[in-house]
Amino acid sequence: MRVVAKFGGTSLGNGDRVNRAADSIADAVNEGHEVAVVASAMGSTTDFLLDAITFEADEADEAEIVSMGERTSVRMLKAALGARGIDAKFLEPGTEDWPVITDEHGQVDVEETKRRAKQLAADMAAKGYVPVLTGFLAQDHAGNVTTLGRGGSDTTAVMLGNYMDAEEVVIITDVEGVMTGDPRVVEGARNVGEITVDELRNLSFRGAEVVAPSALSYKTGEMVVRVAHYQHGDLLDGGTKIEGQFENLIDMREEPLACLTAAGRAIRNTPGVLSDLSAVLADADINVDAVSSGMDSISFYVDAAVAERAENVLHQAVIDLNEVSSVTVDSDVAVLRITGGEASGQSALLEDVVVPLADEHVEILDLITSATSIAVFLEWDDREDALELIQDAV
Ligand SMILES: Nc1ncnc2c1ncn2[C@@H]1O[C@H](COP(=O)(O)OP(=O)(O)O)[C@@H](O)[C@H]1O
Ligand SMILES: N[C@@H](CC(=O)OP(=O)(O)O)C(=O)O
Repeated sequence: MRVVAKFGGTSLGNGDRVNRAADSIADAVNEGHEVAVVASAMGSTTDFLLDAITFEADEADEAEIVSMGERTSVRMLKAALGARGIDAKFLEPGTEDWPVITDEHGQVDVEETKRRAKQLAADMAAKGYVPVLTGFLAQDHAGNVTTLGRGGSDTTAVMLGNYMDAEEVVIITDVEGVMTGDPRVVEGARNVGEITVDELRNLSFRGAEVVAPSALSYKTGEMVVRVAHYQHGDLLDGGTKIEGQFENLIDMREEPLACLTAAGRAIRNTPGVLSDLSAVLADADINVDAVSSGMDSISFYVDAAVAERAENVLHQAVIDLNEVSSVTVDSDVAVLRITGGEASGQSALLEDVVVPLADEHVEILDLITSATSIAVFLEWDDREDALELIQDAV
């Protein structure tokens, strides 16, 4: 089996851990597996190096300085593997067969990286050595060092796993896998065993960076991605299995929504109005599809079929609450949701969604963005055109 094994900073935090990592790699190689290793900087070296840049440094100098963390790790691991009789070779930006190529801003050149990764896979299979690659680092077309951004070693590993046709990518870290909560914070966190990419992307975009969110978009359906503890010892077993394939999804709600807006100038200064209005809808067993709020209003999107009932219960609430003056309904609203790896803080994706609609004068009634999705609310009659425009753009 071809495996890409990524060792995070914590799993290479000291000499003992480097030895442990080398033992687990050597065991897998001796069992007959083809292993490519991706290494992060030891412990918190990257933070240390970045903190030490207390002067004006341009992007290129910063990348060169910070690269020393990963460059050290691959030399350590290569030597530790050599001590175990394993033929290992370290690869870093600048080495002839280095695979990860980006533009000068760190955007991956997919075609070139794919080509080089496939070549590397063929070479390691033919010659039987273990490549030990610097995670996080890349090289631009002019040969300068670039980075894939903080936490980028996970991306290196899952991307290379994908392009090298690996059966499995193992992310070795300091937790037993994806847990029910951050074990550094909550007590009694348990390993979830299995999790889908979709579930994990919602977690990782929100801080559970046990796998960096940018890595998940490289997960294919066939390739297993596993997260395991460095103390476990066995590269090929245990931890949490991440299932499924990452997709940019565009979803159009099949039934129309109604938008109920409660307005009142006191909303901005009064705690609990959202809670009170949500509670009356919940008491009436009305599901809320989405909520958006402004300074003086709160809008609830509900299924059009229950709009009248929703309007009545909200109207009663308006009468009961001093802070809200009036409620109004806009019927026949469509919603398109775009969910994907690029959604998080990516102004480019937002632009891809909004600009084509604006160019064609399709009115956007509301836009709700979260870390992992963009919801566009439109007139019901505009939905087909909007879907086509967005599908072409993203
Ligand atoms: N739900 C969760 N499950 C597991 N780990 C979590 C979760 N949420 C946050 N974490 C944190 O993620 C950390 C692992 O990521 P990271 O520090 O980037 O490791 P590495 O240095 O190995 O790349 C764990 O130490 C843990 O504190
Ligand atoms: N060393 C880099 C890249 C990385 O992915 O590190 P880790 O795997 O330790 O999170 C960083 O700290 O951002």
